[in-house]
Amino acid sequence: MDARLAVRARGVGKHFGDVIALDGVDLEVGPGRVHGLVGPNGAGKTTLLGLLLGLAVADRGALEILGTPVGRALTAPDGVAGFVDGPGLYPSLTARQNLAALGALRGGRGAGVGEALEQVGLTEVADDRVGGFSLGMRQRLGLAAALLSRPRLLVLDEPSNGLDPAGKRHVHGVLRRLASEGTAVVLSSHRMDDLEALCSEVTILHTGRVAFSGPLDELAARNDELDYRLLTSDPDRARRTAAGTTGVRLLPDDAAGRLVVRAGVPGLDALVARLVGDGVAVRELTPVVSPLEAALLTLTESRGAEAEAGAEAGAEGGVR
Ligand SMILES: Nc1ncnc2c1ncn2[C@@H]1O[C@H](COP(=O)(O)OP(=O)(O)OP(=O)(O)O)[C@@H](O)[C@H]1O
Repeated sequence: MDARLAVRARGVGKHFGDVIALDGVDLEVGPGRVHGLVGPNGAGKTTLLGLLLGLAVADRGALEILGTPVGRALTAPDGVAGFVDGPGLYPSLTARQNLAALGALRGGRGAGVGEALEQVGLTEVADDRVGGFSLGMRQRLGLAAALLSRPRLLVLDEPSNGLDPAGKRHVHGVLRRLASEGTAVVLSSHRMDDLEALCSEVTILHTGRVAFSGPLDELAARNDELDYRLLTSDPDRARRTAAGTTGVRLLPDDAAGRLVVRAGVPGLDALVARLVGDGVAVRELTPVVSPLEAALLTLTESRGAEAEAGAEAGAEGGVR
């Protein structure tokens, strides 16, 4: 057992009837890390987060939370807080009353309620009823509720859902500060920009299995080629130059008529050098999708193709 880890999962499996939600999942999250869970709908992210929160138990495998093995009983492990499927709140109570009630349920005396509200940027609406809150405000209040217990492991299912830019800034700021103080954060999101801004590591789940787990840089380095949008002072000339540069493939223009090329770093370097040498100014060169999104698409599409091939082989086998 590695006591330094906030989460250590080995071969964790969970099924619901015939549906295999998690299949041999390994996961390690150290203290002070922000770890993102990504994957297509139904990949198993919420199920895994639910296991970390003690809302469900695994069918097989071993799970340790904050150095303590999780048993078969449904109990929230000490030092863990968070929510899945949106935070549970009382709509008829105000934000402040909600936090005070939750604090009381956990044996506290309402200490830290004002501070938690302030941290998530809800001080001004602290005395408004939660029934009138937007999705983003509920999410922020859910985070404030989790902060009350000063968790060492914070587990959040799509915490950026419904957040406006100011709300997102607050939430990102809170999560970064918690991580800098040693709290481990595990969160799921379909927003690659959020994950890239926040996470040190990611785990990509696909049909309940881990397709990748590790540092974001390592994932980005796996992309041999990416698609880039290229804005120059002379689009026609840039198009001709791109078509004639080794390691660069010209793709159809994007919806706004901008040039799109597919290239690895060496091809891209050669293209930019040639353009600048020809007196063509490069005004913008940006990946069409982020490295994380590109890796996610590649991994999940190739896994999907493998699964389909396997199913076809199985079907053929059945008629023989
Ligand atoms: N309580 C349940 N009963 C039956 N099936 C369930 C239950 N919870 C999850 N599942 C199934 O388990 C699989 C994984 O679901 P899960 O909610 O963990 O995926 P997810 O990655 O969080 O998806 P999303 O991105 O859509 O939130 C899905 O096939 C889902 O239908």
